[in-house]
Amino acid sequence: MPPALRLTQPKRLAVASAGSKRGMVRATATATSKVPFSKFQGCGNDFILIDNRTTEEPCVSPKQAAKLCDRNFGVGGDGVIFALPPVGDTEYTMRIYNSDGSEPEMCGNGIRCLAKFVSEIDNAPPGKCRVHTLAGVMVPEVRDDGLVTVDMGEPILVPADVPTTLRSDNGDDSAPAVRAPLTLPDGQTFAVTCVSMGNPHCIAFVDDEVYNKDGSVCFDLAGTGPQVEGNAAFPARTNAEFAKVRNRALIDMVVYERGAGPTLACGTGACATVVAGVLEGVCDRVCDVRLPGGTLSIEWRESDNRIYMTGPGDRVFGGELAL
Ligand SMILES: N[C@H](CCC[C@H](N)C(=O)O)C(=O)O
Repeated sequence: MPPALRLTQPKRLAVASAGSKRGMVRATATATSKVPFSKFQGCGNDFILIDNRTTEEPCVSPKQAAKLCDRNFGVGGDGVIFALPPVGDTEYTMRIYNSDGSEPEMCGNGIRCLAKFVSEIDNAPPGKCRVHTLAGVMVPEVRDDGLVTVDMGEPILVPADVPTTLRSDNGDDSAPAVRAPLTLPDGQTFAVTCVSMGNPHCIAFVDDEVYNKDGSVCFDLAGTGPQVEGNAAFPARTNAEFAKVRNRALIDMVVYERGAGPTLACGTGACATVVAGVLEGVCDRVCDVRLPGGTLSIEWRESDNRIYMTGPGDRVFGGELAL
């Protein structure tokens, strides 16, 4: 349930699109600071982006972020993403709050959007930059064709580091949890593979179609997703991916995201799904992942063990938050 914006609150969020008074929650909103933002989306995974590079801490609290993500009382989005000052040998830092206000380590669709956002602000030519994240340094490259390729680093496969209590059946605690049995509260059982891209993912390959012919999702994300996301097998909760292999170079995937619920795409989830598919022997290291919001091209490069993700990151509109 979205947080109710009680009208008695001394400070309320008001959102006015640039140059207009529309969108104010109430004329009496007591705005104390105006924060420019841009709305971006990557394969339909949408975010509120803020250039926060002049101060060390995000200018929006997790609680405010949750309200801003509300699609009726706020801007609407799957998360709020900040560009913050650099750390070490990076150009800037990315931090993100999910739409429930929780802070994940990394966001694949989000870093593509942020790279485009910052390059637009800085009027930078296409090229690579080094971005500090809670999951380590990521390297997005804004390309001439407008797509963004991101070096997402190496997958994390030791179960305790995902983290998950699930284990492979060979008794080796350091071995990846591949096709580990997971029984849900409603009795459904899945064979899941657990992969971290800095954030945790639980991937289940399913036999049934996950999409209808019209592209709408037919997998029961609302019923099954929360039982995985909040499962005791995942101490930090998890993103839950349900995937149908089309062929060794194409996987259909739907996702129930940690801290955001069903989204149209998940970049780290697409990377984790290809890693899981390679570990299960059902796809090649170069594989497209087709999500409800679009398709991402993934490569788990054998030569350096790193994962490369290519996809869009596009601006939708700009505005000003009155916080
Ligand atoms: N909800 C995710 C973070 C956003 C990941 C997703 N939007 C992506 O594109 O990778 C988590 O809590 O781990």
